[in-house]
Amino acid sequence: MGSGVGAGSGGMAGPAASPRGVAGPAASPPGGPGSPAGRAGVGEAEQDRSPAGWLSELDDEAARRQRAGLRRELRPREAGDDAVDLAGNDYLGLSRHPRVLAAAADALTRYGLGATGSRLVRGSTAEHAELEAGLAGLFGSEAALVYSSGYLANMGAVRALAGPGTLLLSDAYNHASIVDGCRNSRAEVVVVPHADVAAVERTLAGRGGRPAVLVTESVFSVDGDLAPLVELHAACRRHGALLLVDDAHAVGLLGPSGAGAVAAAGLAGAPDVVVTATLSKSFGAAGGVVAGPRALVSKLVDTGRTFIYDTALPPVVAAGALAALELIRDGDALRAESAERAALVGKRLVGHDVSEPAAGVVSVAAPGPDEAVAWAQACRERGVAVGCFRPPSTPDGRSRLRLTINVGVPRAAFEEALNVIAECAP
Ligand SMILES: Cc1ncc(COP(=O)(O)O)c(C=O)c1O
Repeated sequence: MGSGVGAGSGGMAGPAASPRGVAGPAASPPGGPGSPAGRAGVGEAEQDRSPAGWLSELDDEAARRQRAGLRRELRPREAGDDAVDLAGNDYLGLSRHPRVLAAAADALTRYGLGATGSRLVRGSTAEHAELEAGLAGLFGSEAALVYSSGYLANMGAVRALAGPGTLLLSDAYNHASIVDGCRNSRAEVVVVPHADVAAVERTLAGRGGRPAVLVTESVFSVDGDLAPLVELHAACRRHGALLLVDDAHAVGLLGPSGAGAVAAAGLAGAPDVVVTATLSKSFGAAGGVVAGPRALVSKLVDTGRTFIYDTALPPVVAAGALAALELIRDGDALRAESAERAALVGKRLVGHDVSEPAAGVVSVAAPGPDEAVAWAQACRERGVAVGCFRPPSTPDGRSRLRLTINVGVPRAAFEEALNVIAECAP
C-alpha cells in the first residue's frame, strides 16, 4: 500500500461524528486492534486470555481513548427536539416532506418494514428498479445501482474499478468509505494532496502502463469546498485513467435539476467517469448509489460483495427516496434558497474565517479545538445544533464549526441562528 491510506478511517474527536475518513496522524483510534498502543496496554508480560482479561483490556483501551480526548458520546435526538438544525445533512429538508412521507407510508403498508433479503434473493422491488432508473436519468449515466448505504456504494465502486496491479490515487481529504474501499481493493494506493491537480498529474505520469483510477469527493464534507473536477478529469484523460467521484454533498444542490457537481462540470455520462452518491443527505433518506456504464453495474451485480452480501435498502426507504428524487428534479427554488443562505453565513459572521461554500456546507475556523468545542456547546445551549470538528477529524490547526444549510429550517429561524452563532463564537 502506498503512502497515507493507512492514516486511518472514520477519525472523529468532536461532539459530532466526522464524515471524513482521513484526518492526519491520529485518525486511527489508539488502542485499536493490532495497533502498537493496543498491545502496549496488555503489557509485554503474559496476556490474560480469560473473558475477564478481555473485558479489562477493553476498559484499558477506553481509558486510553479518554486520556487522548477520543471518547465519543451518543446523544439521542428526541422526536420533538426543536433545536435549529445546522448540523445534519437534510440539505433540502426532504426528510419530512409530506410527499416523501406519503410515499414511504404507502410502501410501508405494501411491503412491511424491511427488505427481508438481499437484492439478489428477495430484496428487489419495483421501487428499487424505478429509483435506479430515475437516478441513472438524473446522473446522465447508462445505469445506476442502489445500495443500502453510501458507505457500501463507495466500497463497492472502488473495489470494482481497482484491484491488485491498479494504481489508485485518493484525495487526502476523502471520506472513510473511500479510504476503506482503497484499503480493501489491494491496489497500490497513493494519497494525493487535497485538490492538487499537479500532484495528480505527476503521480499519473509515473503509472508505468498500469491501469489507474483517481477517486475524489466533489464537494468535501467538512470544508464544503469543490474539487477541480474539470482539471482532474483532463489529467485523467491525458493519462488514460478513470475518475471516480463521490458526489454525496453535491447531488440535489448543484448541477442541472440537482444532478450534482459532475453534471455541473459537464462530465455527466462521460465513459471514463463513475459517480457515487448517498441518499442520506439531500434526499433526506438513506442508501447509496453507483452510477456509470451498464457494464460496470453488471459487474457490481455479479461480483460486488458489498452489494451481494447485504440486505437490500428497505422498500419503504426506496419509495421515499423516489419521491425525494422528483422533488429534487423540480427543486430549483430550494437550490436558490440554499445558495442564498450559504452566502449569508459569511456576511453575518463578520471577522470570522468562513469558507467559501460550494454547496450546503460552510465551515467556520476556530482558534483551537477547545474553542470549537466551547462554541458548539454554547450554540447547543441556545437551541442551535452545529457540527464541531477538531483533530484528529481535521488536520492539526484546523478545528472548526461545520454549518450545514437546511432549507427545511424556516428562514427567520436560520437567520436568528446565525446571530446566536456570532454571539457564541466571538
Ligand atoms: C462524502 C461522503 N461519502 C459517503 C458517505 C457515506 O454515506 P452513508 O451515510 O449513506 O453511508 C458520507 C456520509 O457521511 C459522506 O459524507
